[in-house]
Amino acid sequence: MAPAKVYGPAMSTNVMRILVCLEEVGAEYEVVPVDMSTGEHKRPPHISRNPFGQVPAFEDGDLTLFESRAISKYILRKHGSDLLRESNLSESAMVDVWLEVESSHFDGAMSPIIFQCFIVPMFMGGATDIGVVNESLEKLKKALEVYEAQLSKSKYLAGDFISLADISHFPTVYYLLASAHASVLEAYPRVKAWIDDVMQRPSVKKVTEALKMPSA
Ligand SMILES: N[C@@H](CCC(=O)N[C@@H](CSO)C(=O)NCC(=O)O)C(=O)O
Repeated sequence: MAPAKVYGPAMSTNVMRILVCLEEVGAEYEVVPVDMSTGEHKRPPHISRNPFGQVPAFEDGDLTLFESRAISKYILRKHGSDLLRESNLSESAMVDVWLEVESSHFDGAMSPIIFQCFIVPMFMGGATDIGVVNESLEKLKKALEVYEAQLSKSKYLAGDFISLADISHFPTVYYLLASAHASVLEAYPRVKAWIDDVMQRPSVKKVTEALKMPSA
């Protein structure tokens, strides 16, 4: 079968989320760049792959998908990965809980920080709105309080097993660590240890090695 295709810039957090899952299962894949600076993501053919005109999109044979977390689950299920814990109903439910938490609470706080600290200055020639950054950092701290408490009960977010819920955080954590705001983690020692553990995974290292570290 031809390698799966991931459409979008490799440095996009939502593309990175898919790439790390493909690396986890050892699947062949091809990253097909999409030039967002020219609006390629808003036009055919990409718009037929992702009707919201966003990246990523994903093709595997006749199947075309969008939404990075759904794509991640597809990849892990196709390859029988235990990162979804689907042989245990309670464990898989906890994976779903913390994947939703990552999407709404963690990504929700981190996306404006990444946009203001990296996208605006690096690709839009603009200036970081520090008010937005500070407001988002407060939201992030509220989430980190919950994470710190959860990680006092188990080694990973969904339990004493690593799962997609943990690995799904890596892309935004990568940018937090590369930003001027990484010190926000100092107040959360269990979160820091958890991040160190996740960032050491060979799949994570493989994806980050392919990226140029953005300047903070
Ligand atoms: N929930 C979706 C989010 C996609 C997204 O925001 N993509 C951004 C690029 S950042 O990775 C995007 O396409 N932004 C341009 C736009 O929204 O117009 C997912 O997980 O795939």
